[in-house]
Formats: sequence, structure tokens, C-alpha cells
Amino acid sequence: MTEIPDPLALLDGHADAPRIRSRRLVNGVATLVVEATGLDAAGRAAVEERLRGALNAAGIGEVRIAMTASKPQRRIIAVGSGKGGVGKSTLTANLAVALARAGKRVGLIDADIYGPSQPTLLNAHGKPQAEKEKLFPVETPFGVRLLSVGQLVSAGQALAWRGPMAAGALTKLIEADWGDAEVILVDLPPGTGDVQLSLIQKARPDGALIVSTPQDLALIDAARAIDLFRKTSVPVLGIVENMAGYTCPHCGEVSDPFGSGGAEASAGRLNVPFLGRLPLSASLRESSDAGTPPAAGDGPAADAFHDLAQRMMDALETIRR
Ligand SMILES: Nc1ncnc2c1ncn2[C@@H]1O[C@H](COP(=O)(O)OP(=O)(O)OP(=O)(O)O)[C@@H](O)[C@H]1O
Repeated sequence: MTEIPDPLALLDGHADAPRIRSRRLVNGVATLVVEATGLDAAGRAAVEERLRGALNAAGIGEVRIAMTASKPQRRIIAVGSGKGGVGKSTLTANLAVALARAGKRVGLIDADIYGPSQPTLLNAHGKPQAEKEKLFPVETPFGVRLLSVGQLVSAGQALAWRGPMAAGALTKLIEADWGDAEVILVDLPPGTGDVQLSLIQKARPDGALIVSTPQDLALIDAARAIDLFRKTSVPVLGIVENMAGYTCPHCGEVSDPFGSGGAEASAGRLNVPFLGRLPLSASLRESSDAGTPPAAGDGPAADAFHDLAQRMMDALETIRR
């Protein structure tokens, strides 16, 4: 018996052959199903153009190409605080950078409608591309993909959004093309309002991280944030205490402007893991303002963020078991 030659065998040696999941030729029309996982819009278009070109050159005029992408296992972690200004955005940016340096594919959603600061913290000032209403995150210099509510409006423009508008914007960011991102951190506004509820409903986060200073006022609010996540069945991964202990650069004396140990004690009372503390540090503030997150560098500050990121991921795994 003689085998009928496969008219599409010409694709076997093609550079994009590993992506071809199926191929057939019926009545002169070639139909290919192509795996597009990990490709952005430009990457997909390039693959399509190369395959179409190869088939056209072989005399096959009509080519239909369907792209499929397997959904990666993706974890969404909400970073929240009860009180504003406790360092939630700074921590989120640095945790994202630490995770990226540890080899994770990381996305960051800046949902802080009151003060979207991630474009500054991650030195990424471009506008996201969009295709058919779908946003493509902006690449930052630190290997973290970013979408921020701040990118949806002009610089300096106030985000005077009511609940439904904020929820709509958040949905756009969540439903963006996150490609093969394995972990997405969401920098929430402070408090327990519309954005938090929308995120919980739309994205069902796998876990929540709570940031607080050691100050009583911040801790009371942190307890409220924890209560919201618990009531909505979002596992609380732990509390991070920020702005704990200040070492005087001149005399080396350590002082505690916001008190000390409060978050760890609260974590114990609330039965939530305590993941660690970060000192109040002028250099952290300066490098954050300059768009150079310490987690991208070397030294004790970078190590502290790497340890915290590791503990956060460990807490996530513990919860999943
Ligand atoms: N450990 C720290 N040491 C010194 N400054 C810090 C520290 N953490 C954060 N900051 C500074 O405190 C300010 C507030 O931090 P950040 O914007 O991260 O807080 P936030 O909780 O996200 O605030 P918001 O209420 O706007 O969401 C920033 O100027 C930041 O650089």
C-alpha cells in the first residue's frame, strides 16, 4: 500500500513547528491550530505571518490559523492595609521584584485608586497597549509586568471615581492579557471599600497579605482588613510590619517612632502568621521615589524583601495543602 503524502509536511522543518497542535488541508484550505502560550500580541502575529507565508509560498492560498493558549496556573495575591500610608505599595513593588528575581513570572496590578504609585516605584511610565479592549501590561525594567489605574488617566489627573467606575477599571486590569504570569500581586487602596469587594468577587484572590505599622491605630484598621478577607473566604497569608525601628545614621541608636512589636502581637491575637518586619529607612524611601526598588539591588534591604517574598509564597503553599 502506498502512503498518501501529507501535503502539509512542508511545515515539519519550520521554525514554528513545535507550536503546531494540529493541521489539515481540506479542499485547498489549510487549517492550523497553534499553541500561543507565552506570546504577546506581536509574537502571535509574527508566528501567524511566518506560517501563512510558508504555506502561501507552497501554493496554498487559503490559510486559517487558530491560536490557543493553555491557561497557566496563576496565583493572585491581594496586598491590603486598613490604614493609608503604611508602605503597602512600596512593599508590593519590592515583593514583585524579589519574586521575579527568584525566577517567577510576575504581574502587578496597581488598584490603588487614591494614589497609584507603582509606575513611579517600578520606573515604568509607558501606556499599556490594547487590542479589542484587552490591555497588555507594560514591561518594567525589573522583570515585572505592570498595569496600574494610573495608566488609564493622564498624569496628575485625579481619580475621582465612584464605586462602579473603580470596579470597571479594576475588571479591565484583571482581565488583561497576563500571558504566562504565574503570580499577580494586587496593590489595593487602603481600607475595606468597593475596590476590595470587586477584587474579591472578580478575581477570587488565592491569598491576602496585610501591611501595617506597629502603631495601634494602623493595627486596629489592619484587623478590619483581615476581617473582610476572612468573611469573604480569602486566606490571610500573614501580616508584615513596616516602619519598625529606625537606626540613627549618625549615632546608631535605634528608636521606634511608630512603636515596636505591635503587628507581631496583633498577628498572634488574630491568629494570623507574622511574616516579618521592615525598618523605617530613609534610603528605602529615597530609592523608592527614584524608581529603583531596593529588592532589585544587593544588601540587607534586598535580602529582607527576598525573605519576605519567600515566606509569603510558603504561606500560600501551606494554605493550598
Ligand atoms: N520602611 C519604610 N521606611 C521609610 N519610608 C517608607 C517605608 N515604607 C514606605 N515608606 C514611604 O512611606 C510613604 C508611603 O508609602 P506607600 O505609598 O508605599 O504606602 P501605602 O500604604 O501604599 O500608601 P497609600 O495609602 O497611598 O496606599 C512613601 O513615601 C514611601 O516611600
